[in-house]
Amino acid sequence: MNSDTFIQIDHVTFGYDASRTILNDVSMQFARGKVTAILGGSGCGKTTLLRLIGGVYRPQKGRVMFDGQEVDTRNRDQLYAIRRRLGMLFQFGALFTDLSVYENVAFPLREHMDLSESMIRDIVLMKLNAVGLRGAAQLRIAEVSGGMARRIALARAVALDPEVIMYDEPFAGLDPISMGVTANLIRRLNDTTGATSLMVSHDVQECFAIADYAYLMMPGGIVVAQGKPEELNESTDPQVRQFIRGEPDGPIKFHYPAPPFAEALGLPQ
Ligand SMILES: Nc1ncnc2c1ncn2[C@@H]1O[C@H](COP(=O)(O)OP(=O)(O)OP(=O)(O)O)[C@@H](O)[C@H]1O
Repeated sequence: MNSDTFIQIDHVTFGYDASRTILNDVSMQFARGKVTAILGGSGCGKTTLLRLIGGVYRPQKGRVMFDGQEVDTRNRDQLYAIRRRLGMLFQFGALFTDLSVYENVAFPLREHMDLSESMIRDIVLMKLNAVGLRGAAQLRIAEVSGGMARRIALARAVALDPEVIMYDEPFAGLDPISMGVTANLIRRLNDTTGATSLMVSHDVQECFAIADYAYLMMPGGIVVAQGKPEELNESTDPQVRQFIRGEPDGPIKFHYPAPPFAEALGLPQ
């Protein structure tokens, strides 16, 4: 393993049950201090991969290495220590709607640390300042826009200064301006904190604008391409080109495998 590798996925095969393989011999490396994107269409196992890194599930084959240690789902102390080093931005933010912006960011600090109110206040305002929302601290979550909510979730994800930040679909449901703002923030937070960032997404261009490296996954949980964004942009592989350009026609099929329509309708064929 390269010493610059913070997280390594080493020939991982995983299924939630024996009937279906979700990840199929997946190998990836996430470099320290870099932003890596995991791209792929819906259902190809991207979120599952994040769950394996967080030790929620164990691979049936292969292993997940976190800073040189194999993630062992049976070792509770190790898992707690790893999760303490991980910040996670969930799909759609998952903020506490009954708490203020300030209290949402303060929440992990109150849960995991024993800090005075004035320390909490300093950290919360610093994190909110980093996402440009210090002035919104006292608003209720119901009063903020979708783009602001994502930034608040980002401030909360970095409240404990994690070494690794995992973003699950950070651009989902955002308008183009909020997408750009969020992308720049992810890059900036990565660079100012020195964290290692992983983003799972199907928004190719947003990811390419800020990622140092990207993996492309396809249905069946396989990695079909990897490289720097500029390398992937120049790929001549038809699957890669179709995904990157969002073209409807190509080797990636729109339809989930099904018998002929006529047969399903009971029509003569
Ligand atoms: N807890 C679970 N139990 C059983 N099957 C699951 C579970 N979670 C996800 N799956 C299945 O695993 C497959 C991969 O899901 P996953 O969420 O990892 O994909 P994804 O690439 O993140 O997709 P999306 O972008 O739509 O979230 C899907 O077919 C999903 O139905």
